Amino acid sequence: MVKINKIWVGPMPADSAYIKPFRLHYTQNGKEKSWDIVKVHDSVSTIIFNTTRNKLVFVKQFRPAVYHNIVRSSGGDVDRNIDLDKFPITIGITIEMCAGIVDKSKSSREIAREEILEECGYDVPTERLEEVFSYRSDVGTQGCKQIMYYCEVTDSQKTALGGGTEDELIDVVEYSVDEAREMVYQKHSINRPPSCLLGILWFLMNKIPNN
Ligand SMILES: O=c1ccn([C@@H]2O[C@H](COP(=O)(O)OP(=O)(O)O[C@H]3O[C@H](CO)[C@@H](O)[C@H](O)[C@H]3O)[C@@H](O)[C@H]2O)c(=O)[nH]1
Repeated sequence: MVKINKIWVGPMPADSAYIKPFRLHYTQNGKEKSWDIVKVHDSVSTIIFNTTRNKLVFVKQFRPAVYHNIVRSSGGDVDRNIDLDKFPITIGITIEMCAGIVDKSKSSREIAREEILEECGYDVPTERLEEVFSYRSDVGTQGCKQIMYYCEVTDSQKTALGGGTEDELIDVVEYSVDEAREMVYQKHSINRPPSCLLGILWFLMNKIPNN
């Protein structure tokens, strides 16, 4: 899946298209305070359920930030070329709901529709997206918003392979309802963001009767 053979750290350019760090100042009870913040894009995420085969659809991908974090917390030297024999790429692979950043002037629903097609290969009309809820991610440093949708798909709507844009290396994986439930209770063995666990739990509570 992943074709990565060299990893190293460099300085953050001031004009990053993805993140902007800054310091916010304010007065609290007459005392000056400050908070260091990272401005990032809002995003959308979709719980996809294939009703032809009763499977939840997820994406697996290499996440550089997760990889770096695991290497660093395992005592690896992240300031020079990371030793890929000691820290294989697979430790940075996550399982997630299909998601995307809101970085163009399109509705969140339209961006979610595009991501479902791009990453998972299902062509669904926006009306089929049910808004589940929204939440704020990483409230200590970012506070950005993610809207979560739910979408049922069928095999006949699978018009492309998925896998993301040419810059992305994404694998589409399907879990049965029981496998997804088990994933929620696995403690440390799988990298996943909170939104993935939240999405599965919402699905189990709202779409599986007598769960
Ligand atoms: O430093 C960066 C950051 C992003 N990208 C590219 O930007 C695109 C972003 O991908 P997209 O699918 O739009 O978003 P995700 O990376 O999947 O992230 C979304 O989904 C995650 C899982 O829910 C959330 O944690 C994030 O906040 C949310 O933006 C991809 O092509 C990346 O390759 C870069 O090249 N460099």
